[in-house]
Amino acid sequence: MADIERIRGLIRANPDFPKPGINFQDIFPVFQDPTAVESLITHLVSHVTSTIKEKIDVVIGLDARGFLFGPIIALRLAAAFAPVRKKGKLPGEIVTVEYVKEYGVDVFEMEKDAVKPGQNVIVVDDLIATGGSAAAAGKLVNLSGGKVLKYLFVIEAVELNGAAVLNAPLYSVLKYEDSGLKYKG
Ligand SMILES: O=P(O)(O)OC[C@H]1O[C@H](OP(=O)(O)OP(=O)(O)O)[C@H](O)[C@@H]1O
Ligand SMILES: Nc1ncnc2[nH]cnc12
Repeated sequence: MADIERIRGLIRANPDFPKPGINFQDIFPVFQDPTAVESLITHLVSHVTSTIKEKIDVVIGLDARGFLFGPIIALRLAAAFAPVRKKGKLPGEIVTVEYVKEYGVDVFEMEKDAVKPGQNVIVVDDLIATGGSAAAAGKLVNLSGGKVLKYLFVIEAVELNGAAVLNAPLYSVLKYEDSGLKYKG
């Protein structure tokens, strides 16, 4: 718990960014503290290994902040890593979905063969607000024939109830109240 408090203390709130009314939670200061990063990754990986009995085949990270966590978690789980990216960044055959997030509309894409039919997947991101981004990633996994077993986040805006739009259980390290994202515990 001390480790989690340390991580919470490093996350920086930025009122009215990127739009008025959004209290933007900046995860990057955590990466100034390698011990905190180690604790965070270990905590997330322990959650996966203690709650999921199936072998995880692929860890998906969401553009862009999910890329900070996804590849490290994938390495620890001896799984593949694949990115879900914003529109127009990935070459070749892709799957595409449009989605709505807390502060706008966007398009997510994934290389079609990044997830093979029948593979077990976890989706990782820094934060879930409305759940629009994570749900869109889940749809891309399903379009490729994979199955999401869990969604992992560092921060969850609990009152936005993003969990309701996901097709698998969610785990978050830090829970914040409402889109003001006040810390809850
Ligand atoms: O639950 P939602 O309402 O969908 O919002 C959460 C998403 O918003 C942020 O990403 P953003 O699209 O700002 O991209 P970035 O990581 O490139 O800054 C965050 O990293 C999540 O991916
Ligand atoms: N309040 C917030 N802080 C950081 N990233 C976000 N993505 C969506 N809402 C966010």
